[in-house]
Amino acid sequence: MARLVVVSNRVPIPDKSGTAPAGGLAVALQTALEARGGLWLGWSGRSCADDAVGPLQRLKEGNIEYALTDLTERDVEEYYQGFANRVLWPICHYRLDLAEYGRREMAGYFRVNRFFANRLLPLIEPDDLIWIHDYHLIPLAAELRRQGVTNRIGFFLHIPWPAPDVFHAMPVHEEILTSLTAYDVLGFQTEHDCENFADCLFRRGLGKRLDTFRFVVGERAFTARSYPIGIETDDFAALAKRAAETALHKRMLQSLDGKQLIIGVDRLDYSKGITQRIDALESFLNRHPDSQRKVTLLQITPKSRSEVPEYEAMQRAVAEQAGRVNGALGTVDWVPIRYINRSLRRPALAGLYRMAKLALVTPLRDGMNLVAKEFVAAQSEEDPGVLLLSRFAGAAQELKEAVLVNPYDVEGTADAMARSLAMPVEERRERWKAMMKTLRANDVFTWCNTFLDDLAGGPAAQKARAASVSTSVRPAETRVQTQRKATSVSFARWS
Ligand SMILES: O=P(O)(O)OC[C@H]1O[C@H](O[C@H]2O[C@H](CO)[C@@H](O)[C@H](O)[C@H]2O)[C@H](O)[C@@H](O)[C@@H]1O
Ligand SMILES: O=c1ccn([C@@H]2O[C@H](COP(=O)(O)OP(=O)(O)O)[C@@H](O)[C@H]2O)c(=O)[nH]1
Repeated sequence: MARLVVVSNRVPIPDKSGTAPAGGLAVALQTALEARGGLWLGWSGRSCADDAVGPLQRLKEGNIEYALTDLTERDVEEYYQGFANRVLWPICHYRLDLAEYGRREMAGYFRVNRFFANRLLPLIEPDDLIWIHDYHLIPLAAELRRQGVTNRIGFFLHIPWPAPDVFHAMPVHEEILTSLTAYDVLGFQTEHDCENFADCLFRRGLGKRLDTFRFVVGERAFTARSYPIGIETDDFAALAKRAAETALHKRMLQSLDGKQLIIGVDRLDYSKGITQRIDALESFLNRHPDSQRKVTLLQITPKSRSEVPEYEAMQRAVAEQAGRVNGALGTVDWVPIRYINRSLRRPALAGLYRMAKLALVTPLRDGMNLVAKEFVAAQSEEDPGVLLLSRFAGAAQELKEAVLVNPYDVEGTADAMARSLAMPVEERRERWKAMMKTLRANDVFTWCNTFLDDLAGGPAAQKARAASVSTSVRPAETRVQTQRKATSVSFARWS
């Protein structure tokens, strides 16, 4: 088996400090890499002066060998806080109003990608499969190709790919698009993202489609398709079951004193729709006064990207909003919202999901949203809670049996909360069973195996698979599910 080399900006550094990994990319990749083994190169999370970047920090933990690099303060400012998180992130999440494009940040982004290529180059062996992750590192393969790397290189985008009218508003969109053609396989979270990407190419007159998944641009041919990311479904379910016995779980139950728990778990990010969610909760409580004192929202919201001005502003806005609602509706012995900015470890989170009657997962846009999947996996079979899910989360493409809402419709979301809390147990069980089936069929191992199989397979294998799928004339949704079933049976789970 070829060695796997993964590159991502964020790496959950094995420092044993006990803090939770930051975000879904780190959680999912760690699970997948622990099973398969390989090398993982990324940012150490530290920044230093221009002349103080030392050698790579090398660590080995179980199956994973880590190679971590520091970045300079200027790098972090221009590449991570600047172009990645003030241009690509808002644009891919349809927030053109928040995009702050600047040439300095754009140049920093391409410079740091060149730097990552230089750090990776001496570590690459001829048969390695190279898998690069997310919007921070789009130009990395083009840099590696420029330096003569001929290995198979794949890219997975964890965030949405927007429609052409939005994407083309970014001044360097053509460079970003053509950088992607240096990869052999491009993965997106949903079929919709992949189609948006294809539309962006064609609208710019770049290349053509050879068949369902094969594209050609100039001299480069590549595969592009959706690979929805999953969780370790059964392990997470077992974790949640065990958590019911812990002291934290018992304390939490006691503090609820019979009230129903509603849960929200999100990085403090404007894409997550937290302010709209709190508005919806307030509207629900005002229109259903009998529910006041009977429910509590636990909103777990670790701070994120605090140096980026839009995130800093958001931290103030959400704290004020939660305080205002608690002030207006709370009583001496009840507050509607318990708002915390700490990050919780996964076992604690799993137990809280299981205790909750309702989860509010209401992003305005989200690549996937693993919290939605984890909440479902954590439920008890006899008395499962309800998932209220934004139709603009990638997860909504798979979890059709959730209560789907438009998070911009505050009153509609409030009505859906009332419906969900009153839902009969038979209906909750039916919805839950259907969602669990989906989560088991497409877990994090299927995601990873399917992508790597395409990456390792070479053009002929991919073409054969694409041809066998494209012969069936079906609506897009059914076509993707059928094809996934057909391929997943032949993939051995790593262990
Ligand atoms: O690394 P940070 O800047 O601290 O941000 C955390 C991660 O946020 C994003 O996560 C995405 O990946 C998830 C897993 O595929 C997906 O479920 C979610 O919808 C995405 O938002 C970001 O894409 C990662 O690069 C960050 O590490
Ligand atoms: O206090 C927390 C909050 C979140 N998470 C994890 O962070 C991930 C968030 O991933 P998601 O895809 O929902 O969103 P992202 O933050 O990546 O945009 C999930 O696996 C959560 O379990 C965690 O471990 N502790």
